[in-house]
Amino acid sequence: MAKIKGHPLKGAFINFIQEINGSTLFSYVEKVEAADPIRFYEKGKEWYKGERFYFKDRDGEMTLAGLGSVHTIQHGPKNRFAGVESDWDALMKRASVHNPYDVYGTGPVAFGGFSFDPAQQEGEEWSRFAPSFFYVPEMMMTVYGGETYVTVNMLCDGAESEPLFDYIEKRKKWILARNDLQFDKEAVLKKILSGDSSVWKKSIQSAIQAIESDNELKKVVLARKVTAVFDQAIEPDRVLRRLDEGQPDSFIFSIEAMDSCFLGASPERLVKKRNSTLLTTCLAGSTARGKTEEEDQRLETALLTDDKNRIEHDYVVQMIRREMQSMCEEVMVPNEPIIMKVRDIQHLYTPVIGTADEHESVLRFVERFHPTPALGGLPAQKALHVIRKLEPMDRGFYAAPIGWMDYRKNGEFAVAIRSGLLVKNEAFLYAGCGVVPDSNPETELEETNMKLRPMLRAIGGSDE
Ligand SMILES: C=C(O[C@H]1C=CC=C(C(=O)O)[C@@H]1O)C(=O)O
Ligand SMILES: [Mg+2]
Repeated sequence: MAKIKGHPLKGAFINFIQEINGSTLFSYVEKVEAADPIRFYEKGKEWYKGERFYFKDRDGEMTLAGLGSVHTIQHGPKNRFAGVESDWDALMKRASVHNPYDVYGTGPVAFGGFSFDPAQQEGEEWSRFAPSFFYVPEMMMTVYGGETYVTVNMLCDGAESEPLFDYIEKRKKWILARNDLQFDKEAVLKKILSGDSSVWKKSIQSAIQAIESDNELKKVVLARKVTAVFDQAIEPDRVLRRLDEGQPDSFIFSIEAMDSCFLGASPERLVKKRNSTLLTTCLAGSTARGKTEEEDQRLETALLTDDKNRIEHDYVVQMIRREMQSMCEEVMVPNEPIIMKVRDIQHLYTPVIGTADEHESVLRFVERFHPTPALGGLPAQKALHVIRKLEPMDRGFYAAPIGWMDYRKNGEFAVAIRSGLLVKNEAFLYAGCGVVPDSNPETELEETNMKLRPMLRAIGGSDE
C-alpha cells in the first residue's frame, strides 16, 4: 500500500479508487472528543439541510445523527422490504469498511423507514417519502456508552474521486469545530385545524360495527390528523431539540427529505437486533398521567385491571408472540403487562426478548411485525381494509417503522407514533387509538388528544 502524507487512511483510499469498477462505498470510523449529536445535526444545516436524520433510543444507550446522502434506496409498494435489503446488501458487498471499533451503530448505516400502508390513498404532503425510503449519510455521529464516533462514507467512481477524501475531511473538521450557529427567526403559529371531532367519533362507531359484524375481526386502530399552520417555514432543528429535551424516555427521531421533515418522540420499539438478540415491544392500552403521585398511581392500577385496555393490549401480545416464536429459537414473553410512563400518558407494556440467527437481517423482522395490532389491528389485512375505508387521510410514515440498519444485519426500528410531518409552513400531526367493541368514542378522542401533546408542545402549540 502506498504511503501518503496526511490522513492515515488516505493511502488505503487511493489504492481503493484505483481498483474499483463502478460506484463503490469507502467508509471509515474515528473516535472523536465527546460531542452533542443534536448540535452536530444543527451544525450540518447549511450544507445538508433536507438530508439529515437523528435517532436516539429510549434507553439513552445510543444516538445517531446523520448528515448528507451519498446513496438513496427507494422502492415502490411491491417488494419494498426485500428490495431495500437486496440493494443494501449489494452496496455493502462491494464496500471498503475501515472500522476498528466493534461498537453498535458505527460504520456504514442506512437510515430510513417505510410508509404505513402503500395502498392507502396518496396524500400530497407525503410526496417526498417513497413507500420505502433510506439513505446512507455522508457523515454520521454515533454516541454509544459515553463515547463519540464519526463515520465518513464516500461513494467513489474511480481514480477521479481522489479529491473527495480531502474535501469531506475538511468539511467534517469544520462541522465538528464550529460554534457560530445561527437560527432563523422562529415561525409563528397562526392556526390549528383539528378536524370535525363528531365526524371522527362516527368513524370510531363504524369501526366498532365493522368488528361486531365480522367474527374474525377483533381490533382496528384508527388515527386522526391535526394541521398546524405557521407564518413561515418551520425550522425542524427547534422542534427536534424541544422533543429531545421534553421527552427523555422516548425514541427521538427525525428524517429530512428535501423541504419536508418527519419527526417525533415515540415510546414504542418495533425491533432491535444486535447479533442474535432481539428485542420487541407490545405497547397498547392507555391512560392519563395523574396530577399528583397518588392520582398517577390510581390511574396506573385502574389501567392494569381495566378489561377494555387489557383486551386491546392482549391482541398485540398474541401476534408478537406468534411471529417471534416462528422466527426465533427462544422467546420470553411475560405473562402480565407492566406500565410504561412517559410525560403525557401511561401504557400497558409487555417487553419481549428472543434469540434468532444472527445472520438474519433486522429488516426481516420489521417486515414480519409491521403493522402490529397496536397500529393496524387484528387480523392485519382485515384491519387495513377498514382503515382504508374509514380514514380519510394518508398516514405516510406515521405509525410505521423508522430506524437504521448496519452492515452486520443489526439495527433498530421504532414505531413512528407521537409524530408529525413538517412541510414548509405546515405541520401535520398524527395520533390514533385501538378500537375494540368496548371502545367509547369520546374516551378514544381524549386519548388521541393526549397522544398529540408531545408534538403540539414541540411545535409551540401547547403550554401544558
Ligand atoms: C396509535 C398510537 O398509539 C398506539 C400505541 C400505544 C397505545 C395505543 C392505544 O392505547 O390505543 C395505540 O395502540 C398513537 O400514538 O398514535
Ligand atoms: Mg388505546
